[in-house]
Amino acid sequence: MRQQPLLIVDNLNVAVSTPHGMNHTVHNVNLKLEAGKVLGLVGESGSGKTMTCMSLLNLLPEKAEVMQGNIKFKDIDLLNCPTEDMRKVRGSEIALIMQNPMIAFNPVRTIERHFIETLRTHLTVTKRQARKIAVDFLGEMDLPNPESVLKQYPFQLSGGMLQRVMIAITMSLNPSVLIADEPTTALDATNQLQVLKQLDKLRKEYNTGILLVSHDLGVIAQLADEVAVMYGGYIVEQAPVLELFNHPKHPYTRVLLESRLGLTRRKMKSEKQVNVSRPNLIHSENACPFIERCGDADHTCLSYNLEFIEYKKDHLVRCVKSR
Ligand SMILES: Nc1ncnc2c1ncn2[C@@H]1O[C@H](COP(=O)(O)OP(=O)(O)OP(=O)(O)O)[C@@H](O)[C@H]1O
Repeated sequence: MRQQPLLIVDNLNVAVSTPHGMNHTVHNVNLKLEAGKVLGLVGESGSGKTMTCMSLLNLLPEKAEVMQGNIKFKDIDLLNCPTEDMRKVRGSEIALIMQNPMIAFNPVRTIERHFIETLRTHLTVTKRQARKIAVDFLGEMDLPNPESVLKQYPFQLSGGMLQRVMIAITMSLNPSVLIADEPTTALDATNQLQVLKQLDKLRKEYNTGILLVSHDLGVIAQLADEVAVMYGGYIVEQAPVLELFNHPKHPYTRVLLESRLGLTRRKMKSEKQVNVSRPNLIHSENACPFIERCGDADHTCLSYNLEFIEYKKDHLVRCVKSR
């Protein structure tokens, strides 16, 4: 039986102010995340993944703005939540880990200082209690010799170790939701596997709901229960992970899967061919966002109104050809 989602994103639209007007970067995004589940958000650079995540935390860049939509976490309306309440939600209820953990650490402070200060900002604990929690959580993340890790400075640890320290700090606050934005992109294969293993442990042992953002379907495949594929600011396909891998319906999802498998049958125009360096987000209002790069596109894709089609239960696709 399905449980009540922890996080519900309903019709999210985000735009960035540019000298030429508002550039709509996220369109009509709907997401649901349940406790203990992993929702994968996959798409190439510029597809709107980070903008979606930052909207959840009210951390959009200065020029970006939520134009429309609702974001509900438990019973809290996140888009209309007072700044002070949002500060409490951030970190202790909804936590974020990013691609490059080094950015999150102050290079002249030890891991111990980072850990203790973060814990004492959010929880009423003594230094000694905070230290004990730090040692326990570093151990939970399978970091060898937590006592010595605490004494290190960030630059003394490998990227993979630092990412696991970041996860340990984040999880010591016991958030209900973890947003992991490209958590393994900067890591080598061994460290990537370690970090994914730890994230899996979090959802199983702490019942954390994880929004896992990646441009790599391979990473998503290892952890996600459900996948949303983003292109040009739209979710173009959404389905349970096995269903998506076995029956991809959107041409972009197929390209992603085939490139992962090293197959090159499917036609997709390169960025150079369509003369854009990123997906063209400014397109005819009713056209499919993938039209310029899709090998299967024809005139029907121009007048498509971008509604989701329910291919089957829980499998939604935004492609007129999938009807
Ligand atoms: N600070 C910003 N100011 C203006 N436009 C931005 C800003 N950040 C992102 N954008 C634009 O918003 C769109 C979505 O970007 P976003 O960062 O969400 O994509 P992404 O899928 O997370 O890509 P990446 O993996 O490269 O971060 C892009 O077209 C990008 O150019």
